[in-house]
Amino acid sequence: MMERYKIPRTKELEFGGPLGAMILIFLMPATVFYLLLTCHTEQASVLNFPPPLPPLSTLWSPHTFLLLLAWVGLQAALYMLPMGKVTEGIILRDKSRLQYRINAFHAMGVTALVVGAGLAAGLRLSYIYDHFLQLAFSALLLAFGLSFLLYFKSLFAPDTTLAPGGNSGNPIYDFFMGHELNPRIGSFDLKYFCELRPGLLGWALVNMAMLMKETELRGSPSLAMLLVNAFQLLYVVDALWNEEAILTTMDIVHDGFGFMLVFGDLAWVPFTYSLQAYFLVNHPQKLSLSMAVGILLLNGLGYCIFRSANSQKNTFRRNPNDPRVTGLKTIPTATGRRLLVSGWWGFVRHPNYLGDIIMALAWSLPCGLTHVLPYFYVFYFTVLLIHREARDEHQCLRKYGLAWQEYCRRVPYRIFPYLY
Ligand SMILES: NC(=O)C1=CN([C@@H]2O[C@H](COP(=O)(O)OP(=O)(O)OC[C@H]3O[C@@H](n4cnc5c(N)ncnc54)[C@H](OP(=O)(O)O)[C@@H]3O)[C@@H](O)[C@H]2O)C=CC1
Ligand SMILES: CC(C)=CCC[C@@H](C)[C@H]1CC=C2C3=C(CC[C@@]21C)[C@@]1(C)CC[C@H](O)C(C)(C)[C@@H]1CC3
Repeated sequence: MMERYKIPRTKELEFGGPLGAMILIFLMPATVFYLLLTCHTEQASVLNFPPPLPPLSTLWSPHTFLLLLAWVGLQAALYMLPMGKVTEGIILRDKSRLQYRINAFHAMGVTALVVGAGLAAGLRLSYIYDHFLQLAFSALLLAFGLSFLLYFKSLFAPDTTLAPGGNSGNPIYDFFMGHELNPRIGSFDLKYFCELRPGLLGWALVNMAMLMKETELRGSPSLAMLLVNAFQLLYVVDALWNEEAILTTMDIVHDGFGFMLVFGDLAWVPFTYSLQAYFLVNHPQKLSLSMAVGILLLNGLGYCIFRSANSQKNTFRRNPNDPRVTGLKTIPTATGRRLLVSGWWGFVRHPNYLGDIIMALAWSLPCGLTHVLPYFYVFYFTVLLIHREARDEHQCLRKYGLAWQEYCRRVPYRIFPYLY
């Protein structure tokens, strides 16, 4: 009989351990409300701290909460429909492999039809703008509720299913990082579902609602709003089209499903990633055609780097003999896997992050240079990716040892060539 693999206790704690986790549990929701409240003021100045706070009772609306549940329910129903293929995730520590349904792109198509039918029947998407704070508050409650349920469920989960990064034994830390790696109800994978569908599609829907609101206020959408919507929609569509690639990301492979990812997926992504569009509704910007073309080219550059770097690695990991990657140089590792040292992965050690950060800048530039607030995403994202890169580097050094050191010697820069 195969010996049951027990996930070891997490010894190296991230994010400053339990204290850092506790601070982030308060800081993440506080940041969402700080950004939204500041964005709603006329000056939208980050220095006006604290922004005017509404009474707590006005944030709670049963109607918006039910609407949010209906949205998540619709996405859950679409996830369960037998559309699309079923694929296997990577081999887990206990040598098992989980099955995943790949139908996020289909779900997006059906969602577009549902929203389109609603609009034809007179639905006002600008409701989302008008009730933005209440919706964010509902998402916060949902995220806390789900995180508590997940933590409770994880206490009864077999040892083999715990997350290597969220098994410290400290309840606050494990609640934040996620105690169980791939919590499921039957074949319904909660983390995989939340990572792409309600939040990412919700983000695209919020952006569209901002565009509709701007149209209601000024008669037509501005060029800046159209660019922000188009760029971010491309990013969302890309993520859904390449759904399978998410199965090898750190979030699915290493991180548990706890408050960090639950709140990140359900509240942080739809309500802070849409900040540029929210900003443009009340702070219109004039954008010349030449500036728009420059920003378009910048986004195109970022997207090309992001997509081709991610595809190169995914193709190589799925089949190292694929003709698209056989010409690339590699170094062997003791695990039997090889590391790419030419192509994008020979340029810097995280070319996909570089592309992502370039795109982040292109998403904020349409908001002009008068305010810092719409650049929040660029600052936050650079910090997130630098921190993520350090976490990944640490794990790779542990996995590949000397081979990783050799890779770092041959490819000295992490994200920004000649800088970092
Ligand atoms: N918009 C957003 O909010 C966010 C976006 N992202 C994006 O998500 C994408 C995925 O990011 P993430 O999961 O962090 O990490 P990556 O997709 O960059 O994966 C890192 C892994 O790739 C493998 N690897 C590293 N170097 C090499 C090499 N030279 N050759 C072959 N394999 C290598 C290693 O795993 P192994 O060897 O085990 O295969 C490593 O652990 C990125 O494009 C990122 O920009 C990420 C976070 C937030
Ligand atoms: C501390 C803090 C703010 C934590 C929250 C982080 C989360 C918001 C992000 C962690 C990794 C993410 C990924 C995406 C969205 C943001 C979160 C959840 C992602 C789904 C965006 C679309 C990309 O194409 C992607 C699929 C590669 C990406 C995966 C990681």
